[in-house]
Amino acid sequence: MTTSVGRRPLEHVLVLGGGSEIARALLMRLAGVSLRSVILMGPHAETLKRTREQLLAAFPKLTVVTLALDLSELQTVDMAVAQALKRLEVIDCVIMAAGWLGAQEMDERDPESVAHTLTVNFSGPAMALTRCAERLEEQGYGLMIVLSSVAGERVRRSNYLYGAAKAGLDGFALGLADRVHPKVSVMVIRPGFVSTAMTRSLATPPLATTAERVASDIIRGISSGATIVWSPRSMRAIMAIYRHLPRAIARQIRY
Ligand SMILES: CC(=O)CC(=O)SCCNC(=O)CCNC(=O)[C@H](O)C(C)(C)COP(=O)(O)OP(=O)(O)OC[C@H]1O[C@@H](n2cnc3c(N)ncnc32)[C@H](O)[C@@H]1OP(=O)(O)O
Repeated sequence: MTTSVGRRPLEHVLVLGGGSEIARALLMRLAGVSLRSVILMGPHAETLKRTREQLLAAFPKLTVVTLALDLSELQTVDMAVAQALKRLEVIDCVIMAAGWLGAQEMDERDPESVAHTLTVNFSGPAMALTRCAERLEEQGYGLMIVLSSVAGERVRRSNYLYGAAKAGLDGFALGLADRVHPKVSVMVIRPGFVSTAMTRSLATPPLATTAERVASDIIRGISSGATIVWSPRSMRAIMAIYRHLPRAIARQIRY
């Protein structure tokens, strides 16, 4: 397995949304191959600590730093990310794994909650990625891994707040990929339903996947230099059909 950008192995990594289970699974995989130091950023000290402890228990030689980041506080995002970037002499990879599903049925009637979902999943990540892109461009290389979602491929009634934000993030990341190419790479990950803390209160649909499976698909994407990674792979074909369903039919599908 190769985990490198060009000839450089992924040794020094910044994770935005360091409490994410998907990010944790990916870091465990990278630590087994090339990872040497990681900065975990997120709003919950407890989950950052849990990820740090899990990584160090398995890989005691790793350097793991945790820092606060709240993507819903837009006026603090740029400063927090810029300060984190200053701590790393070299940065091989940025992982954007922050997100918030919320409770659609309640949130959709409350403008503040609508703004929160859009901010945490779209505006905050877009700001943070913009600062990271500048740093990687200056450096002349690097990889940004952006956790998008199939929810953004065709926005559905049942989670249109989260889905609209992910559609925005996905488009933003692909535009950024074209801007920074070929020096810097951006890889957009589109997982289907992943059984993690985020979806624990929801019924598990067919084709649900796990954080570990998504991590494996991301590693596959890194090895092949992919720009878009579907997880599981079959989601690509499923979404190609679903995306083109006439609205009257799509409305009947209660998912
Ligand atoms: C009803 C339905 O329609 C059901 C569905 O479709 S589900 C949606 C489809 N599937 C997906 O979206 C799967 C892919 N998941 C994602 O892309 C998520 O948006 C993801 C990028 C956050 C990763 O998901 P995850 O690893 O499962 O999330 P989870 O373990 O809950 O971690 C989310 C992390 O985001 C970060 N985060 C949350 N709010 C944040 C904020 N305000 N600022 C910064 N970071 C924040 C935190 O680090 C958080 O972890 P903790 O809460 O444990 O601290």
